[in-house]
Amino acid sequence: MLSVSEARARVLDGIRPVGHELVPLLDGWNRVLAEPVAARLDNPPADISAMDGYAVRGGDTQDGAALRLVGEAPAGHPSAGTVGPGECVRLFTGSVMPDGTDAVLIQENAAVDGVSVRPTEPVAAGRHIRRAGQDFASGDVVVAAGRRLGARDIGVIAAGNHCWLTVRRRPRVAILATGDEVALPGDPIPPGGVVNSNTPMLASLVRTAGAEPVMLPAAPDDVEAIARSAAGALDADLLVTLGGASVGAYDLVQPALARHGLEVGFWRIAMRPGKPLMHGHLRAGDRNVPVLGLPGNPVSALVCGLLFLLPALRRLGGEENVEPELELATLATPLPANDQRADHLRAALGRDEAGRYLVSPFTRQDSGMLRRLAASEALVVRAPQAPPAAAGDTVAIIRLDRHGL
Ligand SMILES: Nc1nc2c(c(=O)[nH]1)N[C@H]1C(S)=C(S)[C@@H](COP(=O)(O)OP(=O)(O)OC[C@H]3O[C@@H](n4cnc5c(N)ncnc54)[C@H](O)[C@@H]3O)O[C@H]1N2
Ligand code: MOO
Repeated sequence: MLSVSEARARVLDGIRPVGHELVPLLDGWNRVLAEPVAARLDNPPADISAMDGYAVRGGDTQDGAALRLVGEAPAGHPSAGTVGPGECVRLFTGSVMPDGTDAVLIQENAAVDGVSVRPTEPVAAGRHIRRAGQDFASGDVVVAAGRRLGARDIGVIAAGNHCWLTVRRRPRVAILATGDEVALPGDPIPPGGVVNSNTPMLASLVRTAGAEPVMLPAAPDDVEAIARSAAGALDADLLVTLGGASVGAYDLVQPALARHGLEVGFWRIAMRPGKPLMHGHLRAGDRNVPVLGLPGNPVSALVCGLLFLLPALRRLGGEENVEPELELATLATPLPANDQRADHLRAALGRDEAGRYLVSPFTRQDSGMLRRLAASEALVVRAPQAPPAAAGDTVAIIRLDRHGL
């Protein structure tokens, strides 16, 4: 069976990023930049003062000299003309340095009497000046393409004087739940039925990646019905199916999708939970829609969503770094040796006295247990054939909140 990393590499291989659109800067948060943004000006635009005080010539401030105040240059009102020897100009944080001056005497160090300004200590040339372009120069790339924009990115792009952004459009992700037994929350539940928790859960996961979920009608365990619903995926950027992925007589997703030209890339991988994961492409005419078939067990669906769907969505959305981030933690309780499937144990996460992560895997790891999943803060990732681990050992974890889950 395929390993998790090989399987993910194959999923990502089959993904082409979606196209671009132009959005106002204020709508850019959490979108993925499609083109690098180059500054349209220097920042600061000129040498400016970093403090409130007086623009001086540093060499004039020795030995209790008295300087003559010749003007005022508030921020946004640069002074004209050149400041001569023995002269100074009143300025403020952000004021442009007047010609002829080379330092700022902060007002706390100035004894002022009318137009006489006496430095109480000397100021070295260059002091308290922010140089033109020291932050960035016109033409510098301030944010690279492929970055998901946070508040800081929006700030630097604004400072570079941009009000429109070219971002990836939001990928459209079709979600198709299958199973005679599933009913949406609030709907009548058939005898022996279960509430369809996977569709809302996976739709939310899709949203965390900045993509748009498109809910296809849930289909009973019937090839025709699944195929009819799946037709709605031919316009989407990716299809996620839920359930019907395993080997049971009613696991009909593959035969149903075959009606839309399904080419299976892989089916079943060496992981727990999530062994029956299926990957392929619908190929119909000029359509080529990647498909992830997630298992029906809710924990399996979520873990496969984290390990495969989120990276696929990020790649689809044009992001560069798409792999789930592994961190290190100290194990609070021992773990037995692992078998041949990479394991992902739901766990609580705390800190030890030194501030390092301390992780406590839950004793029961049934992949149908949603409350445990919701209470988990991390997954402990165990490699295939990992030997027994003792309390105090270091293990790899994936923090669920890091991924918006
Ligand atoms: N003989 C074998 N049986 C199973 C194997 C196997 O290798 N041999 N694999 C097991 C593993 S591992 C998993 S995971 C499940 C996956 O099964 P399916 O993807 O076919 O899922 P279903 O059978 O449709 O459902 C499994 C379980 O999840 C519930 N479910 C389904 N859809 C939803 C939904 N939308 N929301 C909430 N819960 C859902 C469903 O009622 C079942 O209880 O197969 C094992 N079996
Ligand atoms: O993915 Mo299954 O949950 O290993 O039981």
